[in-house]
Amino acid sequence: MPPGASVVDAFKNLIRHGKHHNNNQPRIADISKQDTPSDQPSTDPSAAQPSSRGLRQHNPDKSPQPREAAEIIVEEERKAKAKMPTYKGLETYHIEEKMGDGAFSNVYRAVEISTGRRVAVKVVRKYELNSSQAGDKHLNPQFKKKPRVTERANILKEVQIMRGTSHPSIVKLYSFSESEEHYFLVMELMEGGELFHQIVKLTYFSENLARHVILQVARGIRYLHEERGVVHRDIKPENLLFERIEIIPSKNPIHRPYDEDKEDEGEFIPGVGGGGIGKVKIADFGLSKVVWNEQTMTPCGTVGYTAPEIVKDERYSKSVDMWALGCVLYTLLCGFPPFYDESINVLTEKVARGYYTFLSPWWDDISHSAKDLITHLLCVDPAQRYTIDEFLGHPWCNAAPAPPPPPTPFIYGNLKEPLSGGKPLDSPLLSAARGGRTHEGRSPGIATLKEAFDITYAVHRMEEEGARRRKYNGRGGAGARGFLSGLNEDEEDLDDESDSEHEDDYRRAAREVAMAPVQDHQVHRSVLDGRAGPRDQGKGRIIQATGAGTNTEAVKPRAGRGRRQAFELDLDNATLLGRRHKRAVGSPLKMEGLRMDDQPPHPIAGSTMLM
Ligand SMILES: Nc1ncnc2c1ncn2[C@@H]1O[C@H](COP(=O)(O)OP(=O)(O)OP(=O)(O)O)[C@@H](O)[C@H]1O
Repeated sequence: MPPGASVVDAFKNLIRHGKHHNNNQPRIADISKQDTPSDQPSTDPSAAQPSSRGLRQHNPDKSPQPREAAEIIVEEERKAKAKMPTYKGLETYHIEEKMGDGAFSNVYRAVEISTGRRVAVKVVRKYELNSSQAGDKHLNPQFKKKPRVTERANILKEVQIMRGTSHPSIVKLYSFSESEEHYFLVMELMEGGELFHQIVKLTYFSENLARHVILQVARGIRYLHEERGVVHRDIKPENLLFERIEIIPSKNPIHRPYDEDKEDEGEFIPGVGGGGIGKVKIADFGLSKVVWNEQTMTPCGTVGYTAPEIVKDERYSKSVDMWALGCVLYTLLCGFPPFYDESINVLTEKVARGYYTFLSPWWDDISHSAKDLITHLLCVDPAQRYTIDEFLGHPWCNAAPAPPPPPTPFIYGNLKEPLSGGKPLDSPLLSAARGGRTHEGRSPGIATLKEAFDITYAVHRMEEEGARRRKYNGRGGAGARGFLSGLNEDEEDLDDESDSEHEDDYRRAAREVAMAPVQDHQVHRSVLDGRAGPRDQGKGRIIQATGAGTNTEAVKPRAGRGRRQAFELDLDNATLLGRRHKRAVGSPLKMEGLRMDDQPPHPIAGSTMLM
């Protein structure tokens, strides 16, 4: 979490603490608003207690005055900026602010000193302390840092892919360089940051705004799939960045009675945007794969030969992005993800079976056309799933921006199916899913939701790619190694594993994510996103090798517990799915390397590749 963000979140938390959600939808926005920043534990005793909405009305004595709050923010930002690091090899840039971080990297907003150009710089650590040695560090003067070989391959692949792209919907890479300790990726700056945070801010997007966003993403995907032979494999709101535009207050703000919290997203201006969102671009190619060679126009790993199963494999690889596009569109339109569960096993099952629903009342006012499009994306069978061209040809994508329909009058008591106990949707489960404080005072937090996305996508990739391997093996076709394995470094680790072992390893890895001590948090992301091989995981090496990763958003273990539970939310074994089956008012749906030839052969300290 960027320092600025933690301050803002802390402020939001301060002014919103004690807010009780009488709307009860499991929204990402609610989750964030209730989230206590991990580095700034709440000291407010009322924070764990449900209370009435709006601190200003209900607890005016404790409400920070606007000037006070502004001063706090300014002071915190000043402190955060003063702490900006300097990196050997990056002297030509002035680092201003941390914008984000990943497993082994930090992303900063910076200014190129010679030109004044504002950029984003991703600084990736080359070495990690080997945690098995870390304990001996002071005793053993021979202590060595461990080079992260797999990560080097991944970074170089990411760089190669970004270098080869030029599209308005793809974040540009300006230059790549490295020092002894770090890799530096200097990129186009997307001032708005992650789309994720804008969903948090606006609760959900109008259809016009959702279309504006998703079409830009889709055009970027089309370019990657059809012109570059690249599958992104990690399309999610965190990896979609935007350029900020001014919000022009709406003449007729949308108001849905069950969404009192929805901030006015402002007028939508066709061709420009709305909700503060202008251009949207795809970032983070760390998990991307090349599925065909753009020069020879052949699938990678083959020369002038394209067997039917290879063509199919290419299509199926791409279909992973289409499924993710469906998840993003679903989330934009309603503010919560299609697949979520407190238990990682249940979440895995839901993703694998494609269990999701258009939950009422939040989907009631959304057009049938949008739902139809989503059902063609979130279908389990990749052969049935829309391709990017089918997506772009769908009527919803081509509808002219229209004024929003008037909201459906909504009274809780008038729900077609009464919700249990006279407390509609106000269950520990849904409260937890939306991030409201439960009776136990817990909140899953924004990190949990992000992790839910990560796990959902990882499970989906695992399911589909594993299934393809099995199919080819069975047919004596391209085999488990397929054409992908030769080009994408991270798959090579898996090659001599049987398919079932492979899947078991992933399932084990997924379970590990849920059960690991917090310091291993990043390890599991790397296991799940395929940056580390299941083989490593099986030998228990990954945890040792990468346990030093830090993430300020990592879910903290609760006091007195050595290991955390799945998302820290095992509430009476209740699941959203279970409740949806019983209660959903709407229509529940049961849906069913790049070659590194031109990479520098050895690390070249201080070298720069200009794009
Ligand atoms: N070009 C950019 N402009 C603005 N912010 C950026 C940019 N690139 C990255 N960020 C911020 O930094 C975060 C991490 O970047 P990125 O996803 O590329 O890193 P990563 O190490 O690969 O992360 P992960 O481990 O999550 O995949 C992004 O989610 C975003 O908040």
